[in-house]
Amino acid sequence: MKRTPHLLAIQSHVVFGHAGNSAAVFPMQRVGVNVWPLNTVQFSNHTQYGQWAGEVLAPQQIPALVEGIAAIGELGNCDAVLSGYLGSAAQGRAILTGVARIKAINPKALYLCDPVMGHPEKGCIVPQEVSDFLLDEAVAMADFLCPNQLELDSFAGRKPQSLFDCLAMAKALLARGPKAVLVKHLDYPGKLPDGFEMLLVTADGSWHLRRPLLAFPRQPVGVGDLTSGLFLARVLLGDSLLAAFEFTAAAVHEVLLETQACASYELELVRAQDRIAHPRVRFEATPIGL
Ligand SMILES: Nc1ncnc2c1ncn2[C@@H]1O[C@H](COP(=O)(O)OP(=O)(O)O)[C@@H](O)[C@H]1O
Ligand SMILES: Cc1ncc(COP(=O)(O)O)c(C=O)c1O
Ligand SMILES: [Mg+2]
Repeated sequence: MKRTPHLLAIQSHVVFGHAGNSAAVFPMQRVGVNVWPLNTVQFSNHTQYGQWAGEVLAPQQIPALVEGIAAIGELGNCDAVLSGYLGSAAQGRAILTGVARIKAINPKALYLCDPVMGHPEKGCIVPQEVSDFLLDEAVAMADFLCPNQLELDSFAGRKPQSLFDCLAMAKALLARGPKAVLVKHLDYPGKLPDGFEMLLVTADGSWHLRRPLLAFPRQPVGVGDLTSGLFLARVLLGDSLLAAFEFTAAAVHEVLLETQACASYELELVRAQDRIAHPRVRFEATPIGL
């Protein structure tokens, strides 16, 4: 029997609604991965409501919890670490130490960094020191990096002029450490208005994927967290990077269709659970080169 993969997921928890681990844990479990959720913050709700209660958890919790898992002899079973929304740069550094600790026991373990940097206009609030940490320190340790366009722009220090420019910006990141870069949301001059586009860039090739852009009165949050979580889960389940990319696009689209049909602001993950596991839609990524 094939072993069920184990994934340590270090990101935000919201009590109400879906962002961070509250967006990614259930879908990753639903596709067949054992998830170890470790929360960086515990907020009442995601920050795009403009107000929230709760707190950033102490960075010492991360090594303490990792050591607790080591003490029961289970740390070597960790196949991958995912990091997302962070409450402080100190938490980020504790995660990198944890990743090094896990890789020392299990050299095959993977680290996916979703560099959540915030988006003040959208209301996604992240401390500046976290963005600096992601730009300067996290990228070198990450096997996979999953920026959105704004985050890709921050890594490149500029905005793209075209799709091929986005490709060049993502490819340049491969030289800084990651084996693959998944750009979860592209935006560039000349982009067709009716599509939602993503890129996967690896040493073996690059692919572009387009799916329909759905209309929402208010953009749902947690889509990026869902995307990076499902991508890593499918890689752990044995998919190629390309297959994981295409699966993720389809499963996320199914969630958005369900969310749109319910006229909901929060992602309808529970209602969409069968569609996540077995997407009915399929999007083919096309090879793209410079
Ligand atoms: N198919 C789609 N149609 C419409 N909006 C989408 C679709 N897929 C994703 N979105 C929205 O696109 C935005 C992507 O946000 P962005 O900031 O680029 O990435 P992230 O989700 O990582 O923060 C989100 O607001 C999400 O709700
Ligand atoms: C607490 C929290 N976690 C995570 C996120 C990231 O969400 P997304 O997947 O939309 O990037 C946000 C965005 O506002 C947030 O407030
Ligand atoms: Mg994001």
